[in-house]
Amino acid sequence: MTVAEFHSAPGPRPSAAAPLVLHARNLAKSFGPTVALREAGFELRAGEIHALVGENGSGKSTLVKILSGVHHPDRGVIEAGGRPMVLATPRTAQANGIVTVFQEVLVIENQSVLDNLWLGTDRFFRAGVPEKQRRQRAQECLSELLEHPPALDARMEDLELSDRQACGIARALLRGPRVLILDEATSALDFETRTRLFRMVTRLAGEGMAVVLITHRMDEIDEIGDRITVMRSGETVATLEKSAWDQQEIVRLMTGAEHLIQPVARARRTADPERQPVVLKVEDVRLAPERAPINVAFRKGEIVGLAGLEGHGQDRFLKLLHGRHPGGVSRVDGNGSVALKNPGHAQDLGISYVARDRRSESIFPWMSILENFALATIAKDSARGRYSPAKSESRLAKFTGQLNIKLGRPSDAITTLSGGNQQKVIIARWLAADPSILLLNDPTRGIDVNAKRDLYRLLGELAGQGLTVVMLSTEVDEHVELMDRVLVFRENELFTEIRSDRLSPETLVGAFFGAKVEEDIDN
Ligand SMILES: Nc1ncnc2c1ncn2[C@@H]1O[C@H](COP(=O)(O)OP(=O)(O)OP(=O)(O)O)[C@@H](O)[C@H]1O
Repeated sequence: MTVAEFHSAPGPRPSAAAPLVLHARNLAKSFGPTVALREAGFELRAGEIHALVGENGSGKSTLVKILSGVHHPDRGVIEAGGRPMVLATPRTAQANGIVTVFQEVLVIENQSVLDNLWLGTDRFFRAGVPEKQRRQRAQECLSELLEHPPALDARMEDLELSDRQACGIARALLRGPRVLILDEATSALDFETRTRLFRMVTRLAGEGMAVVLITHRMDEIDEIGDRITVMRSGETVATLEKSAWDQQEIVRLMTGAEHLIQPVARARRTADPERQPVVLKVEDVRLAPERAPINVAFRKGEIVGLAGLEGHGQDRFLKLLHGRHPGGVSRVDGNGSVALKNPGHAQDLGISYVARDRRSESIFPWMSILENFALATIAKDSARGRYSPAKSESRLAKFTGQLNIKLGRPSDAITTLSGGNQQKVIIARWLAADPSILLLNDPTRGIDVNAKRDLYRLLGELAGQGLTVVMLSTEVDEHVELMDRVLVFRENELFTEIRSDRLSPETLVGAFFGAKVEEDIDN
């Protein structure tokens, strides 16, 4: 795919006067004392791509879990073709043509790609699908979604996060849904796969499939949304046609206030990072055999982005900075430099790492919110071998305010939080460890538009106080808004560096595809 193809507009959209495939009215749902949905309603036309937006915890996932037969509403009705539908189980929802892909990547790690794609379909397609046809259809679907589809016999655990998520989406598409629900399912996808998915979904919508798209990314909604329904505190507050929305209006509806999008964090910082001392140094590191060695230094108080198409080395590079592979990376301070030996050593030297895949790498679902938060600071909150939860709790309270984390009681299970709020707890965990260098692996996945600004502002403030931030992000706008400079990776090499004064979506995407905007960094 070329840059031009990435920027080309999708094809014509289907008529807005298409029949309703689904109509939900007056839905309410509580979990114990938490009211997740108060009064939610929603209608979906055949062939439309309908975006559902709202702040973290506003009830989007609860609404789609009701439509998917996972939760049962306390009140309200769902109709199809004027008749009430009882969606008792996920299987009933699927039998009604409603197929959902959730935010967390749900795959069976030790099974093949092919088995994962057809998982649970034996009763879905009553007659069963013969092996040859399974392979062919799986291959076709993956080839449309991925430029380099994995082998059908590859094991799921060997795939990158983005490819695993693509397999989850392919599994849904192979069922030929009437209604496809993507619940933040695009957030783990790399740039290229997301573009391919949007083309595929637009094509299928043109053939009559209705799509519900939950995303925190306005660019995605602008790109393919036909209508948008905004949720606030468990209520659906408005549905807008494409011609009637702009971002400020959507944010206003989401927050219920004249809460305009905040200006960039970078402008608020005072320190000039280029005059600060080096704190982390990478020397002659190769991301793959035969690739050019990388030499780069990070300074106190700067925010550096890592970018590139998925799988081009930026993920591996970030992990190297956390001591995953010994050799070549040193922590530098006034006393000299120390080579990192392993992640534990890196942590001891003040380097914290926030992992990308919340589900498998960061969250401990059997633990409470407080326990999940306190993991990195237990030693700090202990005296003479005795741990004081009260200390952790007061620290959590500080971050709850700064990052606007919506939670009930700190002792509640972490799984009672919405996805975005879980992610904020993990970020707070590592900020609380008070690192000198913070490594973030795509941290704003699943975080709503205002909460992102809260995080940017906090990172900007902390950088102003001397924290060095290195952040891998799959969001082009995030780089443009936040970073002092961005390192772009291509084919396991550091391809170029773009400083903030040259950063724009065009220069960055151009660099992904091999266009340089500045001199080579090693010139
Ligand atoms: N199983 C559960 N038990 C208790 N509370 C829950 C449960 N599921 C959701 N909630 C609560 O219901 C509210 C709505 O959550 P929901 O996941 O629907 O929000 P969301 O809009 O999808 O958020 P996000 O954008 O962060 O994914 C939140 O306050 C959440 O904590």
